[in-house]
Amino acid sequence: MPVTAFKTEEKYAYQNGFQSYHETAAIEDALPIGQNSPQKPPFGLYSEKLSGTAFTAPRSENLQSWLYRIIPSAAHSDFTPYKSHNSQWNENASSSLQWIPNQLRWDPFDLDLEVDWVDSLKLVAGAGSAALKSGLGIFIFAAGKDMHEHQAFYSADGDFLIVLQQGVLDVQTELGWIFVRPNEILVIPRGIRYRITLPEGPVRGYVLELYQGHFQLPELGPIGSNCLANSRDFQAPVASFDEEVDHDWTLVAKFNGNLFQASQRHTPFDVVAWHGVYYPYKYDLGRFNVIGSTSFDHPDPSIYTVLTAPSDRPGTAIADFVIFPPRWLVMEDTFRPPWYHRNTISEFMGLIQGDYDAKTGGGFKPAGASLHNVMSAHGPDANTHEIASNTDLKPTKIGGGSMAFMFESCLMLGVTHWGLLQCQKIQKNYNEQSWKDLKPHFKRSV
Ligand SMILES: O=C(O)Cc1cc(O)ccc1O
Ligand SMILES: [Fe+2]
Repeated sequence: MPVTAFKTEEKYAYQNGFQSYHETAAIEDALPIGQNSPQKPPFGLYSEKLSGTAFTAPRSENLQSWLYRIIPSAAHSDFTPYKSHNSQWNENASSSLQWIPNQLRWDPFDLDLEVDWVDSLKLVAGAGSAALKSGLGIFIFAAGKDMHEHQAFYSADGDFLIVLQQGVLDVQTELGWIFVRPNEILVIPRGIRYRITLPEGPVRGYVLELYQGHFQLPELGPIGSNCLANSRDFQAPVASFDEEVDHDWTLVAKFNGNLFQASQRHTPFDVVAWHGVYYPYKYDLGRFNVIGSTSFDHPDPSIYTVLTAPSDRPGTAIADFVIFPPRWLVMEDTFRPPWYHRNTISEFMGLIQGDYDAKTGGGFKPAGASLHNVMSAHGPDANTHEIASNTDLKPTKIGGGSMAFMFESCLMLGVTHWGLLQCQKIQKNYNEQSWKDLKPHFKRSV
């Protein structure tokens, strides 16, 4: 595939395409031509390879990038346990999980003005093990402070899919800058170092950390070659580097659920040029092209899948990221909201803004969450059932200004002590409030 090196002085320029091969150089001619590791790379840079898959992963799955930087990443001190303000860390997350079949719902998580990105992350639920590279973790974040001017963070545990609920994120990554606005998501693959500042104040949202594999676009099957999230709407940064050399930096690493820190006397943001397919990217959820039923019945929510991380079983995901954007409902003779159901897949939901059509009785609020675990029965609350089974079925636009989302997993999700107790957001009466008032309408004779 022919590629053109991208050169720009602009901080926020992007290259478009999902897992496209990108080349970018902040200084013209900084990329070696025709080879990856010349004896002397251009401008006295070092070549460094960043592998997101095994060297021998099939070509179709192989994700790696070549970085041309001022000092190799290896030049840092030994790691020691991270000195955090947040006692959540330095306890192995997966060991604190509890598995319970209750339907769970959380009130909006509080903003926290006192902490930065690193200290804001709270594991709420998860499955599997980062050490075994299997499963996922779900975090809530709420931060009010910039990361320290000379601090960078990376996770060795997995890819971060960041769903911003409030505020904006200014993210300096090794591979360039990304500015994340409301209703956008950001994916930062395993290992990539970054620093987050908050130019417009407090931020809040959700993170899915994928311990195994990487996100892909879902297959489109009979839908054809377009729709849902289109490849060209995924945006990767262009190379951008800081030249400052002689300063102490702290590098914070998340490694099997624990945080560590190391020091180095050079900036981690010194990548002058890079090429490859392993890079951070953002996507505006407003660009999702929604497909739906134009005849009758409520289709499976898989038609709203933005990204999927497959397991070894075809069609079964370790994690799906699914959204519920504003859309027209036109189905005839149909109970239009989601059906009542029990699912072998676990469903963690969040709300970025607005309302969610299955829960009109209140209680599912922006910045809140719910968890319907494997086979935990759920569906529209009594209020929604009452309205939807009696309403006049004219074409209706739902969700104007709304965006709910779901992290689905084939794995059973455990909930952390923080999620169940410490956050103090679990609604005591979720089950009763939603389904206790469902009345029998059964009549043997009509
Ligand atoms: O439970 C939920 O609210 C999520 C959901 C939505 C939908 O349209 C169909 C199934 C489903 O699990
Ligand atoms: Fe569901």
